[in-house]
Amino acid sequence: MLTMDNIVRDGHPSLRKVAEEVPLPASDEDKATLERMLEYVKNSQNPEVAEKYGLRPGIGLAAPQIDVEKRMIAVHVHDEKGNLYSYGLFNPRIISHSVERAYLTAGEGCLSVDEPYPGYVPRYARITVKGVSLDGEEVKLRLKGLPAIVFQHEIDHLNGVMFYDHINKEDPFAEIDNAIPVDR
Ligand SMILES: CC(C)(C)[C@H](NC(=O)Nc1cc(F)cc(F)c1)C(=O)N(CC(=O)NO)CC1CCCC1
Ligand SMILES: [Zn+2]
Repeated sequence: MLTMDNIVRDGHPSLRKVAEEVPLPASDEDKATLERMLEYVKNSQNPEVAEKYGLRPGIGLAAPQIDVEKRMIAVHVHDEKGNLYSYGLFNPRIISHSVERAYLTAGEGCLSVDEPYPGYVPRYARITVKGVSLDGEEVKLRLKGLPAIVFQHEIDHLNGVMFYDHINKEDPFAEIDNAIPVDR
């Protein structure tokens, strides 16, 4: 199983590279990697397991964070209505998005970043994501709220983009125009 020891930290070159498309149908190795990523995110949200293995509770993980430069992400997050979004996706891509933006009022962090970078991270408020699931099915997701933010954060990792790249350097908490605040 994956632990925090497998997660590379800020400064590691993998986090600044553009990850490669995964050849489909996925190889057994790529499937095993994506399954381990999804298992990490689930395990990390289980208090007993997280405590036992020192896992930082995560709601998403991208393959470059475990030093695998391939376009794979795992997300396990509930939206504000309590609906669960649990996906391992190969080659996820945003095929459309709202003009309106959104941001987490608490700001963002990252499993690969140990120090805080305070500030609002502007994201699209609504996105449509396409990708291929672990069982080889084409998946099309229409997302808003926290799930939309997580998918954008993870897809950024596939393009070597870190959340703090988006923060206003002059005024980290400057109001973002045409944006809705998303509370934790
Ligand atoms: C880095 C960490 C703080 C652990 C972050 N968790 C998180 O934001 N939890 C959370 C947020 C809420 F809004 C409501 C709630 F119930 C729990 C996280 O897992 N990630 C995943 C990551 O680093 N992926 O690469 C960072 C998040 C920042 C915005 C989306 C993902
Ligand atoms: Zn991250």
